[in-house]
Amino acid sequence: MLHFYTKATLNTYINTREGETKFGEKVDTLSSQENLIQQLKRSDAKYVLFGIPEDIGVLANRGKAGATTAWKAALTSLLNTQDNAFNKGKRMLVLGHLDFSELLETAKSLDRNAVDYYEQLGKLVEVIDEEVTYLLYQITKAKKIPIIIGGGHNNAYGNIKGTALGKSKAINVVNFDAHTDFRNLEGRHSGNGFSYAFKQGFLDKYFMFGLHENYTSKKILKTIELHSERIQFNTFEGIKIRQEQGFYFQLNSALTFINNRPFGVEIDCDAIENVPSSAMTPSGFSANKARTFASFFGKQKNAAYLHLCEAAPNPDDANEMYRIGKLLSYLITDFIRK
Ligand SMILES: N=CN[C@@H](CCC(=O)O)C(=O)O
Repeated sequence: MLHFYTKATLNTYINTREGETKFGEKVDTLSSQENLIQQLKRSDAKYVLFGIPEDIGVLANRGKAGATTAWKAALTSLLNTQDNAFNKGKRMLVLGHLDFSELLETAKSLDRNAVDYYEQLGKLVEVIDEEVTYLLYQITKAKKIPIIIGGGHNNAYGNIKGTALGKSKAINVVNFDAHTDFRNLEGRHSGNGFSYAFKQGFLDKYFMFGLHENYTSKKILKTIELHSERIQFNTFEGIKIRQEQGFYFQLNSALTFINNRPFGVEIDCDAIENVPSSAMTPSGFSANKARTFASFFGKQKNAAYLHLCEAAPNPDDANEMYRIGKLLSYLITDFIRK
């Protein structure tokens, strides 16, 4: 269910300062969620931001829980950035978050030793898929660009399907990620959002940027090879360790591959060094490289959405919440900056 935010909701997050205007003071909000598409159409904002605080897809992928916390961290930081000539809050509407608290409770209450534990989690992920798809559909139909803060990478599926339905055609995707998330169609989880979207015809071309060679199975590499006209990738090791490929050259190659139609921009925070996530890594792209990626693709006419996922800051660690919130907020503002 969509939990929409009013101006009053946002005000609880903003620390105002005399003589300054914060980004959050300028963003647009809705006054109700009736006729969402019509209301969104009436807004002057180009981007629509919302959160998906859930980690059921990560659990279903046998990962480490925690991705529910990124949304609050990101929102707090973003609303408190400066509104100025570089950053214009009025270009964004903050919608709210998809509330999956009941599903999260259900997931918690499942018996981990039951033979069908993962199957049951997969069914819960399908419920999330439906809601994410419908919201993406509505925002896309209103001709706005969604910015989604996850949550697990399972939500790529709903992003792709909803955008494709909203545009009445399959879309492409570029994914900044250590993993393909092209695992078997074995029940929904955070590791197969792209394979499901591909199989069902919502995803046309898929570019994976910066895969980690240690974490891509032989089987998946074979599948990618089979579909080489529609699926391509480069690796983190090729770019940053062996330095065979330049970062900027690779950004342009990825763009050339996907730019023939609207494309989604996915950033899995487990590709960024030392960001708390299910698959946290001590070796990965820097925060600044991720920012360059967000900025580069955000400027493209065909960019259809931005999804930042898998960050899992510890809610009891104020410094970590602050640091990750700030990182997500940089990525959002880089993406929307002209
Ligand atoms: N979205 C993440 N997908 C990774 C998860 C890795 C992990 O959690 O350890 C994958 O399935 O490979």
